[in-house]
Amino acid sequence: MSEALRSHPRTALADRAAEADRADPLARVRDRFDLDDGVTYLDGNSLGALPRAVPDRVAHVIRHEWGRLRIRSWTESGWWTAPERVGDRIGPIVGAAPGQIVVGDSTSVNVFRALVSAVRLAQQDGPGRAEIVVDATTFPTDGYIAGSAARMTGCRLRSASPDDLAGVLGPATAAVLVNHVDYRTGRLWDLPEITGMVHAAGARVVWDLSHSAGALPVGLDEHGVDLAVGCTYKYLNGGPGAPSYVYVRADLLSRLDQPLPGWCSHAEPFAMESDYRAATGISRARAGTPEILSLLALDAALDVWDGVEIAAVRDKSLALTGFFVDCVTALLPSGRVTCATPTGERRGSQVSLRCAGAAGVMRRLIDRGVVGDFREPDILRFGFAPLYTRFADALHAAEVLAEVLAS
Ligand SMILES: Cc1ncc(COP(=O)(O)O)c(C=O)c1O
Ligand SMILES: Nc1c(O)cccc1C(=O)C[C@H](N)C(=O)O
Repeated sequence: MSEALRSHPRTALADRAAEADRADPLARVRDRFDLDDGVTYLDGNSLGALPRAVPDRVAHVIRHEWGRLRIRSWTESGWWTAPERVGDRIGPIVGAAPGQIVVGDSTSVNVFRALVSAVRLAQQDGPGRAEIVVDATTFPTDGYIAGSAARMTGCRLRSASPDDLAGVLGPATAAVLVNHVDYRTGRLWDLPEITGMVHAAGARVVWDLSHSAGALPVGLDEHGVDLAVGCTYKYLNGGPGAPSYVYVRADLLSRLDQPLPGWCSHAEPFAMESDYRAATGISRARAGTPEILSLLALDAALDVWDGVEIAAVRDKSLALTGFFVDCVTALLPSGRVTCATPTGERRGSQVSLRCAGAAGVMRRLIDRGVVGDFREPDILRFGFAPLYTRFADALHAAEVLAEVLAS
């Protein structure tokens, strides 16, 4: 933390925030969300804010589509094909052409589906593939599920930091599961490079995009990713428990042998055949009846992306997180926090500060209307959802944090 920054007067930071908010090309998008000005919400990386279009859309689905049309809605309201249709709306946000993303089930279930599918693909490719490698710092659900997927497929489970993959990958590797952005530190892993390394070892890669989709460009097609999953309640604002999605690269679809082949993934679900025949296309990654209410809430939430380019979102995200770090540097009592998030391009859209007594500090911040979250063991986590967070919010959060630490 440089002395030059530490000596910035508060007014200079306020001027910077005001100028950045004035010049922000995404400023108008904030109006698409239902936000209260008394709260500085920096937890959109855990639960995204409510888009204004959602309540009326959900009310219409309940009152009209369910209430009046009832079962006719499966066809007349497009319920049956909503998982693929909403998947295609997520496509441009993560760089996937249509027909490769389907929405349904939780992220945990899709991690299982994608990882077992990846192992089976690798084993179809050739013999000797008997290891799953999982990101050592992964969000716990991915690690737990990788353990079970390994037992089920007869693989060994290895855990490695994405930094150390070069020393771990080899002819025995079947599949590698990596989080694009680390939920705790906010570190962004190099998706093109890691995907290339996994492919060079003859294995398949599964990316968990939960903390990157909607915050930065992912480029799934461009970088030749095999499979990916992600949740939709963070930067995609789908709401609590909104269904997750799975991406399967188009050229792999005809070989996809997923472990949950329910009737909705059958070639002809309503033929009700006793033998399984997989659907062609991404419908093959479905399982059972879609979660229509939450799926259509997500559909409405995705309207906030109209006219928004993900590159502009990334530019604002980097500017916001960089500005917050500058504010923290200038305003906080010296030595009270250290930044666990890498600088610049190597970060996602959050800033994590290590701080003694972090749990209590976060409780006091929330009492004062600055909502971030605490993650074990000592992390204050602040998420900057670029569609609705202002530079003034970043400054205010740092000011309140400075007051809390001084008190
Ligand atoms: C990287 C990652 N994967 C998965 C999940 C969650 O999975 P699920 O939606 O099944 O709770 C989270 C957070 O909730 C996460 O951060
Ligand atoms: N997914 C969550 C949930 O359903 C309830 C409460 C919190 C969460 C989370 O944000 C967990 C998470 N993915 C994290 O980044 O810490």
